[in-house]
Amino acid sequence: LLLLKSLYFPSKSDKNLPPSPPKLPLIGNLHQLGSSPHRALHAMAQTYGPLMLLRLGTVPVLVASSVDAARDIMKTHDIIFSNRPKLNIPSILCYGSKDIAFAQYGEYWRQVKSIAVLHLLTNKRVQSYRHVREDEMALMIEKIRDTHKSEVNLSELLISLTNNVVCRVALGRTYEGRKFKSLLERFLELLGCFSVGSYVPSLAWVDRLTGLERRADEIAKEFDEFFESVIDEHVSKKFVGVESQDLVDILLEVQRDNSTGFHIEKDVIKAIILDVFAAGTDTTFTNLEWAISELLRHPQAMKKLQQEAWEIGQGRPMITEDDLEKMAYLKAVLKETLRLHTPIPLLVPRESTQDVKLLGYDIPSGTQVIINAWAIARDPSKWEEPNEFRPERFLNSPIDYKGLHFEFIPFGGGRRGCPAIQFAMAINELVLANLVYKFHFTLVSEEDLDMSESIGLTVHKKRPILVSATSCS
Ligand code: HEM
Repeated sequence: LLLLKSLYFPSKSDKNLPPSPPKLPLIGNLHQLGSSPHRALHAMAQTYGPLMLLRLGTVPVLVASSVDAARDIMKTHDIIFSNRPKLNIPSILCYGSKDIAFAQYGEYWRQVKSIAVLHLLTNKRVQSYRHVREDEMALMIEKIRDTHKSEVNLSELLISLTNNVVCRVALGRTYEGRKFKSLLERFLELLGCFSVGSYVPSLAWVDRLTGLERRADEIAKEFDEFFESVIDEHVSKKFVGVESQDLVDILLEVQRDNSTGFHIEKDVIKAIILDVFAAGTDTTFTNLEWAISELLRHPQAMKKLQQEAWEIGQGRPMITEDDLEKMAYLKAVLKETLRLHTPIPLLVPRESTQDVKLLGYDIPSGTQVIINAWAIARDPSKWEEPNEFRPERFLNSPIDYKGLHFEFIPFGGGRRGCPAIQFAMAINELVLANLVYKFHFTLVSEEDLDMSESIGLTVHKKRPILVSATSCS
């Protein structure tokens, strides 16, 4: 009866709420999300429109799927939508949400975000790690050469490169052992896991029963012990010159100087560094993996990019970061990839802190908000042939990913937008430019490249890219 009632007699409200698909008792619309929520929500938006009000378990969730809705949330009413919902697993994993990405909006978040923006991720700082990126790129080229045309697992090499760059920048050296790799993998997998307790508090015991909470506790403990030893090592180091400081050195310096007027406890340092790994490794590698996959499927685009690289490289051993500014097609390829394969398709959820009107609808305070950036980037009213891979659309176009063009928001926007766009794209541009400059890749299997997507917060390729590589003479 409850089922029939909720299907056919939805409760009336005097508020003008956005349209809602029928829901089931207890779980609401959870069952409709499937294994690919960005695609399922996109399909639902075709029926219910650019603003839908879902109920995931007991939580009201607003789903925005149009440019106007995204602009209203991230620009017009940015402050109202700058909170993050409290989610059980990120809270266990990230020191009770003391990191930047999951912290509640307020003074604490303002302080930690400004530490990241003013000390860790400035243009100057990103530039200072140029040698790390170039070193790791040279190493990757060597590894591919060493395979002597036999099968190369490009996905694995790209993961290893991004992890190494982030490790060296954040911690001062690489941790290539299986233990660290597995810890990071388990951490990222868990971060994208669905926790029943976050959406149906009365069923929180399910997360304990399935072992989800226990796994989160274990990983949090393992990371904590790891960071504890990394920080101890850094504290006992002799003087470090500004030019060779890693992110932990900088955070310890900010802590010592107390120049921000905000006391940074050790857990805060650990939580910020954890964010750099959580937000910075998977996302960055994902963009590269999809870019190469699309180029393998579009030989004309590959040829054009290689021509550009060869003209700029002029036979020198490597494309350097000074060359990248001139590589317009390279930038267009990466943008087009971010559009078609938005690494975090639903961005990071937000929460409203006041009643507000959005596109004429009433949105109550405390509503969780999902922005379907993936759907917006394929909106046929904004993009010509939206499902086609056509990097040319970004040549001579002002559209950029910095959060001002709401049809293209792979890094989000507004106050909660990603603070590390430059950090990520510095890696991706250098890596893609050099891969196509140095090698011809061909698929190992005759079949078309499998483009299926993985499940999780960051959506990467389900299967790795296997190619054979020959050096371009
Ligand atoms: C291609 C690579 C990347 C993509 C696509 C990406 C995407 C995003 C997105 C969608 C958000 C949420 C934005 C919003 O809510 O509006 C975000 C937030 C964040 N990203 Fe990135 N990111 C990338 C790389 C990085 C890297 C390399 C780092 C660190 C070094 C990083 C650190 C963060 C942090 C700390 C936040 C939280 C900001 C806040 O809540 O105030 N990201 N990122």
